[in-house]
Amino acid sequence: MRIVAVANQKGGVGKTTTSQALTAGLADKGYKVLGIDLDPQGNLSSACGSVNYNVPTIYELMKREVTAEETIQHMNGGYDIIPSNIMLAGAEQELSQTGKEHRLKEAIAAVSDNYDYIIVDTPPSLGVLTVNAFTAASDILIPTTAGIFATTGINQLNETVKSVQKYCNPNVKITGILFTRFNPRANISKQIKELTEQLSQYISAPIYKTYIRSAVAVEEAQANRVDIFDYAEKSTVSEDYKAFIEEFLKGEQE
Ligand SMILES: Nc1ncnc2c1ncn2[C@@H]1O[C@H](COP(=O)(O)OP(=O)(O)OP(=O)(O)O)[C@@H](O)[C@H]1O
Repeated sequence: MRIVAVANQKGGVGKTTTSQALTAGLADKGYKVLGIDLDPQGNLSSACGSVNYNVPTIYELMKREVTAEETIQHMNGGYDIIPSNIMLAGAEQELSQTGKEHRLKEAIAAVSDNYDYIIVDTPPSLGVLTVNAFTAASDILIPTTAGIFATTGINQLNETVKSVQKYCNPNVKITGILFTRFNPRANISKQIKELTEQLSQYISAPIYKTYIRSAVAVEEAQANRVDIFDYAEKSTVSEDYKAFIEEFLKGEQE
């Protein structure tokens, strides 16, 4: 069983899109998958379609008001989801007691053996929610776009990972960096080379060979509340995410 935290404190780099593709794509391959929306914005929950918001969410679970079973919802795509709640935005203040970093890990302990993969979508910050995801995780997957602003932040992200390894979870590791939202008309190999060089100044982590191209199908799929494979199986983005999942499963990243 692997618990994968999809993280980058920069917004809009494809965390939710990657979390959903990984959750749906691994389920399509027959794995038992749970997606956890740990982002108060709730984009993963809404992108998954038929989520019921009248039942307890990750917020009540993090506050120890309910059990994990009470928050899990079965989706049409053959995977499970624990949806988010905007109330989670107050978690930073509300989870102030000792051990607050371990809330998610404790909360899902009773159900984690029911799954092959648990995918955690995190908010665009390095606050208590992301630290909870890192504390529960076996793997951290970092999606990033091109551009110096995207790469400089990775240094800070790396420092947070090191701190979690030291104080909360010695076993967690950065499983890889995934380049997303590439303009398919640009010279991609040149961009990849530049991005890899920029990143190497800040972090020594594996980089996936597969990169995800940009395509309107992503926003259309999210607006239609279906995953990218169901919305446009033959699109470039579906192909890219399928190739990424193969690479992820083989653990062949460099
Ligand atoms: N490969 C892609 N091609 C085109 N659009 C994309 C792609 N990946 C993501 N997007 C779009 O970019 C926006 C941001 O993506 P996403 O929500 O996945 O990022 P995020 O890192 O989770 O954002 P946030 O930090 O706000 O949670 C969304 O509107 C999404 O539809």
